[in-house]
Amino acid sequence: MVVLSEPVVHTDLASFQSCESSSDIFTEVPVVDMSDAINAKKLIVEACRELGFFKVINHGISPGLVAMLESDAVNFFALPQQEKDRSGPPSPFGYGNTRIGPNGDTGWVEYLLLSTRPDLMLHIPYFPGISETFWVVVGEYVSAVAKMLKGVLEMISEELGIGPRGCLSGLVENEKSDSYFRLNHYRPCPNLQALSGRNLIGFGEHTDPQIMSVLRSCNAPGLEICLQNGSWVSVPSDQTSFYFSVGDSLQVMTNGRFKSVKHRVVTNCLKSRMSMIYFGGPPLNKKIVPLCSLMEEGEESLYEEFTWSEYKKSAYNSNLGDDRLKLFEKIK
Ligand SMILES: C=C1C[C@]23C[C@@]1(O)CC[C@H]2[C@@]12CC[C@H](O)[C@@](C)(C(=O)O1)[C@H]2[C@@H]3C(=O)O
Ligand SMILES: O=C(O)CCC(=O)C(=O)O
Ligand SMILES: [Fe+2]
Repeated sequence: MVVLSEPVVHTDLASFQSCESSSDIFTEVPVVDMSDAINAKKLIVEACRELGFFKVINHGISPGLVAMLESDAVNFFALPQQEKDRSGPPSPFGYGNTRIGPNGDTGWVEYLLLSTRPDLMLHIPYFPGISETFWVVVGEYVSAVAKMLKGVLEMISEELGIGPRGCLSGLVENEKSDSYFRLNHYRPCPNLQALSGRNLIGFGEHTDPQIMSVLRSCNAPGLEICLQNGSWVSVPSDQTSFYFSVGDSLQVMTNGRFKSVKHRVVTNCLKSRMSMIYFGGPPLNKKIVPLCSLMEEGEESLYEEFTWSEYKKSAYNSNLGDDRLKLFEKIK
């Protein structure tokens, strides 16, 4: 279990968004058992169409590797604030505290955002208090999770009968793949809960711009997803599994058959929470267009053509909760 003993920071809590702590626990997250490949394929595609979200078990990723990474992250986040600040502010990579992105979004979260591109991975100017093996552990974790994501994308292609082989999975295996890795730490906030009975928003509602994201969190709740009927539900925590979510790029590549899932994190007032997320993104110059082999005769793309680099640029000009795909929808 993660124990972070840093005292609650005395910030002006009124400047953070809060919400009632009453979301229903969602007991129907689709569970994909990777040891049952035939059913897994079907379940993944069904989940991507209906929810844009599912949980993977029997994934084969070493719990020891996850524990090592978590322990390094715990040590980093437990450093004095001044020390951590020397690894930030993020631009976009590095250490960030309560500010998310470049356009004024805030959340009750501190984080480390890293690129997984070999040429960018170590480009954080100053990184104190982290074990010498941190980059090795991050590298191993990211390769393991990227491999798992590649497997899931191959299963999607097979189930949808789309080709050529690697048309989806190849995008995240290429060393030019513009994937990110993020460690988030949500501090507890007991004084707010006691005063108002409300919870702070740790990470405001948004969709992820990439192809798919793979999330693992410690055993503390907080992640919520938005169902297609617009209601928010709380995802039960499970530190041994991985949660996959469809990103905007996969929504476009499937011409809207899969929906990117809106999600947010509501802080748990008494317990700290840590999450590690791999955002599988394509190479910068990749055109994000519907896969030809998926399109029916006469079907037209719902979106204007754009490259991943163009979409990312536009995303970084947006606020967290904006509907980023809207700008690229074809006017009907
Ligand atoms: C407010 C922002 C943070 C973000 C870039 C953006 O301008 C809009 C998208 C945000 C997001 C959400 C998913 C990932 O956490 C993230 C790394 C990404 O690729 O898009 C973040 C961006 C960020 O924190 O830099
Ligand atoms: O920390 C989490 O559980 C989710 C955070 C998230 O959605 C993100 O970093 O994009
Ligand atoms: Fe996200």
